[in-house]
Amino acid sequence: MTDARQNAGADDERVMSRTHDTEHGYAIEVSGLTKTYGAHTAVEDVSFAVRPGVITGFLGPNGAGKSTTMRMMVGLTPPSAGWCTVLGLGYRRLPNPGRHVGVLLDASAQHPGRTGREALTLAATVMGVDLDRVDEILDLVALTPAEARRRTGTYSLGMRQRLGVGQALLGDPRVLILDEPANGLDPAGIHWMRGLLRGFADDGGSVLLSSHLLREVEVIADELVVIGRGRIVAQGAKQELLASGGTLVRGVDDQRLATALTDAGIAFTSAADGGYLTQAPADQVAGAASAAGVVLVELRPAEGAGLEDMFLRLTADHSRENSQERARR
Ligand SMILES: Nc1ncnc2c1ncn2[C@@H]1O[C@H](COP(=O)(O)OP(=O)(O)OP(=O)(O)O)[C@@H](O)[C@H]1O
Repeated sequence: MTDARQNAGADDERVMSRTHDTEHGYAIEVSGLTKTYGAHTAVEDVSFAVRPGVITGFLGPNGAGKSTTMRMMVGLTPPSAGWCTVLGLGYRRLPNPGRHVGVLLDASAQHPGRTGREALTLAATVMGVDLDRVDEILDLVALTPAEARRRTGTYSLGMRQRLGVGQALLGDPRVLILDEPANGLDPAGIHWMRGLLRGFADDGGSVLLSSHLLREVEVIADELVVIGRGRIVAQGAKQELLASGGTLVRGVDDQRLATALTDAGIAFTSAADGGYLTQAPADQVAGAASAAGVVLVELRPAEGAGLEDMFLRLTADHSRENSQERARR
């Protein structure tokens, strides 16, 4: 073995031993990451951590800054400020990074002329992974032998995602960083992905995955980091974020209900599916409606409606319709 490879092996062992004993036990630490493009700030002061054994969803509408953050995390985009460590080291300092961190940033970035099998074989060779692993991975990501012989240029988006996830898993890493991995997958594919990532996390692995769909991450993630306009707007355990929704109330006549709430001094916002969201307790809301003679058809804990409401507002800020509206003004 050459000295360089021996050193890389020693480095590998150092990184492996750090998997479980980084100072705070985090697999990924992001601190103050910021990226400006000229006058535009794409990502501003983003900080969060990803723990082993946990799937962390990185959620935000289109253009919120998810991909830019992930590209900075893996050294593809230089940050304007801040830092990120994976297993206690900057990504670029990881020896043979694919053996420690599986990354999928753009499933369409495959060479279209290579077959799926060739893409995996090449990646395995570069990483020094036993070529038997290629068949294991093809099996794991459910690409059939016939599909593996096809050029990736003919693949559907869902097949490219499966291949990309396979590439990320090829080096048997402890950490996964996946940008919109469920994009293009059908419901069965999403179900498969959920099982795969859950098994990975249950074995002690750490997963950071991004999505612009609340429902998608809600079923997969244990913890959420929510980003809007380049800034973190919420983060924590999914159950806690979903539970912190306040009270949802709906009247036979929502207009009269709104007047009753206002008269009682109760602050509220419109809920996504009709009715209103408020932080006031249910008995206070019921009292205000009753005093005004307003008949209620629904009064219950909002259960995630707060998160959904916040996310819809973030999404609305970024929506194409809104941009067109702003452009017309
Ligand atoms: N190379 C670049 N030059 C200038 N602006 C950029 C560049 N890359 C990204 N941006 C801008 O940074 C912002 C964040 O983009 P980013 O792709 O990180 O968002 P995202 O949350 O990943 O969105 P999506 O869900 O659509 O992939 C956007 O306003 C985008 O236009």
